[in-house]
Amino acid sequence: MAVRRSKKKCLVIGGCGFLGRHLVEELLERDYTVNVFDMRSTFEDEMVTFFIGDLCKTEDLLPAMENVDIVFHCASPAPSSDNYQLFYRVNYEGTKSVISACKEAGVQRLVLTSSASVVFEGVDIQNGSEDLPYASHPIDYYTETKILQEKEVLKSNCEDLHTIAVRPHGIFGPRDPQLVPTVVDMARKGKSKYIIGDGRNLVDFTYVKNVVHGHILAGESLDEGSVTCGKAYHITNDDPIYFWDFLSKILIGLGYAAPRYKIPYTLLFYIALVVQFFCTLLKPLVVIKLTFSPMRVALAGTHHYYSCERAKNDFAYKPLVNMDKAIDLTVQSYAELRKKD
Ligand SMILES: NC(=O)C1=CN([C@@H]2O[C@H](COP(=O)(O)OP(=O)(O)OC[C@H]3O[C@@H](n4cnc5c(N)ncnc54)[C@H](O)[C@@H]3O)[C@@H](O)[C@H]2O)C=CC1
Ligand SMILES: CC(C)CCC[C@@H](C)[C@H]1CC[C@H]2C3=C(CC[C@]12C)[C@@]1(C)CCC(=O)C[C@@H]1CC3
Repeated sequence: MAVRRSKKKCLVIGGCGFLGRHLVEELLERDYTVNVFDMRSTFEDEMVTFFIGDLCKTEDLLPAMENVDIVFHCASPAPSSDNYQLFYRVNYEGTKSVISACKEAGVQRLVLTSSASVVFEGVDIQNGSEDLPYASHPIDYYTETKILQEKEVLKSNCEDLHTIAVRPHGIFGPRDPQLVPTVVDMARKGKSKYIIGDGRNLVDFTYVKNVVHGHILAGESLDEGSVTCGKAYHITNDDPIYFWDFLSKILIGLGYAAPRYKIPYTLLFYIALVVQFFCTLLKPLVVIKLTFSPMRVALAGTHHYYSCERAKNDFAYKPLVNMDKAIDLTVQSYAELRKKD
């Protein structure tokens, strides 16, 4: 008689990262058995089996996929990196390795962490649905390879492997290495006094626990014949907020002054483009990390918020933590970044 496993087993690729680790914690809470695959190790947990390797190598991935029911693929190089080769290798070629490894290991469900930015071209998006076309001029290499990656995962959906892409936007929460630390760094350097544009652009910022909840529901939805197979889903807080109100709440919560002085969006965007051009010319001599990259200026000065109706309808998604509570929990978790008197 075949032995029936009672607990579902999953693999989190990128499970040592910000989102991945929150996902691991929630999967354990919900009684899943969890494997983690990452190229680095950032925490220990006796309930988790860790595999260290490079996701671009199928042979590294296979041992981690043994008897796995659901693979969550949430690994990527940091969006702030400017290295096209790295993005292409990891996000595109690496994702193809993940797909072949899933097929070889007999995994039936694959959930990709994509990004709502795959449709963003630097111009306003208001309540955008998943039917918007992919950006024909993506704003950076990161986004360009997230598009290639998502297309590959969705087209590989078949009878043996059910796939889905979750598109979060602006993830924040405890242990995020990107959003809050960057904003505080700017404040400490005196660069957070300015508002780009009129300050009335609405944006989705999504609390990490809501993103995790969306991923788990997406994975659970992938039954044979489910409408969700081969589709992309926005996962947001379902509560767009003025970009500059969000940043101000984080800054004030941590004891810093809120931005006050308005700079015209278009002016700053073109300045950022020119500065980026000169940085590219100087790259062989010196590497300069831009605070106001054209991508960040575009994200800070335009509307970009998305509808999550499809996720609500198809797998009963609803955010678990509201915006005020999410900001509060985030601010409390960054005691070390609080302004010292
Ligand atoms: N942070 C955000 O606001 C958003 C993130 N996303 C997506 O969410 C996912 C997770 O992002 P974060 O947790 O913020 O990033 P993170 O940088 O904290 O985690 C990514 C993890 O991937 C691992 N990794 C990278 N290359 C690897 C390789 N070749 N082999 C094995 N592991 C590798 C890293 O070691 C890291 O632990 C990414 O796919 C990202 O594109 C999507 C929308 C918004
Ligand atoms: C120039 C400053 C005013 C902006 C500082 C805040 C930024 C660090 C963040 C604001 C929106 C964020 C964001 C991302 C990264 C961090 C921000 C630019 C992503 C690019 C991360 C990866 C994605 O898939 C999309 C995100 C959109 C929002």
